[in-house]
Amino acid sequence: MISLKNISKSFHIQSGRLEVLKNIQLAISKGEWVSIVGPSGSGKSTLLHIASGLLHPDSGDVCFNDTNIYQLTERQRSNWRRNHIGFVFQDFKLLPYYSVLDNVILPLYYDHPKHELRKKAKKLLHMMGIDESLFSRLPESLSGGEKQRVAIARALIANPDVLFCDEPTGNLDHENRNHIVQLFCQLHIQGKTMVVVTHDMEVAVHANHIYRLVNGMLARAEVRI
Ligand SMILES: Nc1ncnc2c1ncn2[C@@H]1O[C@H](COP(=O)(O)OP(=O)(O)OP(=O)(O)O)[C@@H](O)[C@H]1O
Repeated sequence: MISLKNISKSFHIQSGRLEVLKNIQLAISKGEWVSIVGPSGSGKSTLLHIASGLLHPDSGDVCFNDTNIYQLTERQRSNWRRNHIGFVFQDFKLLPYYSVLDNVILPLYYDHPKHELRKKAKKLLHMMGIDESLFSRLPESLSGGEKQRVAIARALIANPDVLFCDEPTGNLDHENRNHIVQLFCQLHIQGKTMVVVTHDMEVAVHANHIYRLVNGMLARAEVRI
């Protein structure tokens, strides 16, 4: 479903050039859950951004089925992302002036009947364990864990083909982490393709495949079916 071929990426920094990804190869099949682990700063977020169409690699290709996503125009790629990708950002990226409920419906706001959307968003928020009393609040008044769960609901609103998650349980306590893990397992059983960056091995182990990113290179860490 998604394949990364010969992906390299470096950043200009004050002291020169920081080589973050070196000739990465990764193939993710439909319905697979892939976890990516590795030390802080090893390039996990960079890899996730490249795989999901958010960041151009310096070289290499990212293909989604037959589409080479970096050969699309910006507009086509943004449509592709809207139609196929859900993304949970490490820093949530909730819009500060919109309520919790509006943040969740925003990705589909212009395309769908509002009544239906609200119903779907409420269902997702309930699934995430977000109390109805929070629906009209602004994100700034939520705890880190609540923001994270709202961000997951928003990523799922369009029923994406692939869910990318960058540290989706980083701000959660034990109970909420387990709740999200259960939900991910449920999504996985239903056939959702998922790519999850995490420091938490108790999250990572539920994947079909775990990869470790070290020194710019990706290696299979463990296999589970
Ligand atoms: N836009 C940028 N400009 C310069 N350096 C960057 C940029 N983005 C990331 N980096 C650097 O690239 C390296 C990889 O960053 P990245 O965020 O991908 O790592 P990570 O493995 O996700 O880290 P963490 O686990 O701490 O979130 C880091 O050293 C980071 O400082």
